[in-house]
Amino acid sequence: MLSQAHRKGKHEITNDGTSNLKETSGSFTCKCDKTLHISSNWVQLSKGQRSQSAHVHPTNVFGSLIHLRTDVNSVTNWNTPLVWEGTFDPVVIDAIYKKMDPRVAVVVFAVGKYTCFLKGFLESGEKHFLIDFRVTYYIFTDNEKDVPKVELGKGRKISVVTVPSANRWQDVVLGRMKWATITIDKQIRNEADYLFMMDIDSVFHNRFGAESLSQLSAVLHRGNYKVLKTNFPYERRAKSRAYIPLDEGDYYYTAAVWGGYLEDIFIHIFRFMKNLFTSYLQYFEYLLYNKPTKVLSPEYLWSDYDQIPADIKVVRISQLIKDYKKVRPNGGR
Ligand SMILES: CC(=O)N[C@H]1[C@@H](OP(=O)(O)OP(=O)(O)OC[C@H]2O[C@@H](n3ccc(=O)[nH]c3=O)[C@H](O)[C@@H]2O)O[C@H](CO)[C@H](O)[C@@H]1O
Ligand SMILES: [Mn+2]
Repeated sequence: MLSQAHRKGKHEITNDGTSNLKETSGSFTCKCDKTLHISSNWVQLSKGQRSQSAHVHPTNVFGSLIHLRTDVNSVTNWNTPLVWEGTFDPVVIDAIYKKMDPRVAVVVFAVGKYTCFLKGFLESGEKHFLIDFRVTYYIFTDNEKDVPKVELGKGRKISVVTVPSANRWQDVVLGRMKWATITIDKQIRNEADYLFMMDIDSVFHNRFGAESLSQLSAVLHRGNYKVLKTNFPYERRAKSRAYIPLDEGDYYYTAAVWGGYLEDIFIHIFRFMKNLFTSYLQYFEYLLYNKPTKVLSPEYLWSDYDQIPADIKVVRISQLIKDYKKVRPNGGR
């Protein structure tokens, strides 16, 4: 059963359903000097692979399962994938991305007492995060000694980046963009194709795989994904720099997990917006006018503080409950 796009051949087949030029042209050039053709032949591959499993599910050109999940939207109103468990075939998706064998950088900060979160984050990441892909965790810390020795899978690395200590947690949270920009430019740009920025105070519980990769990926905030957009807690004062009019704004995203093509987000986000997240609201503004090419459901960042509702079939990462007074240098929130 071939869809319309299949019949038309490779030109409409993208590796992740984005409308990005690099991908719609059917090829993708990695910094690793390989040009990878994402063409209809992956359908062959996926057929072979899936025939080994007991359940064969029909998938569309994006590797999405066709008949499952009618309780959630699996596409945004600007036609990019909205990723939920049960809307993609993990085997197909992995096979598509494995062809380009991308190098993925994960940038995390562990300054001051936040080094206590490293072990849980890294150990669980090694069980669930982009397994069988090339991953480097860039750990920005003021305390290299406290970076735990964690057993890493093949092709996976840890790279420690030293940053100054901070007296105020605000300086770390806001300083992340500035410090990351310097090291991305100096080092990471030569070492990775995709980059994720993540909070460290969280643990992986289930697959967080290649379905998360795209030009610009953002995660729906668990607290607002069922809320009408007129009720999003955006800046509504018209005079504010971060003002978003009532009829605008697609989704309310979290700033604790996001990512994309390294070069692209370096040029558009890091290099020109070193202080993007000085205001969380500027992040929304950016995503409003530069729409994500992949939206990830709140499965991609849940929280141990919250009950798990019926539409969340899988929690992939969850934010830990923490004692803010204990872990932050100046306490408080
Ligand atoms: C899940 C979520 O909505 N996260 C947001 C929320 O997180 P949180 O309240 O969870 O913020 P947080 O304490 O996790 O701080 C964000 C991150 O900064 C780093 N860090 C922070 C303080 C410090 O002393 N040392 C250190 O390394 C660490 O990587 C941490 O994960 O609010 C923050 C600002 O208040 C940021 O907007 C976070 O993205
Ligand atoms: Mn956090």
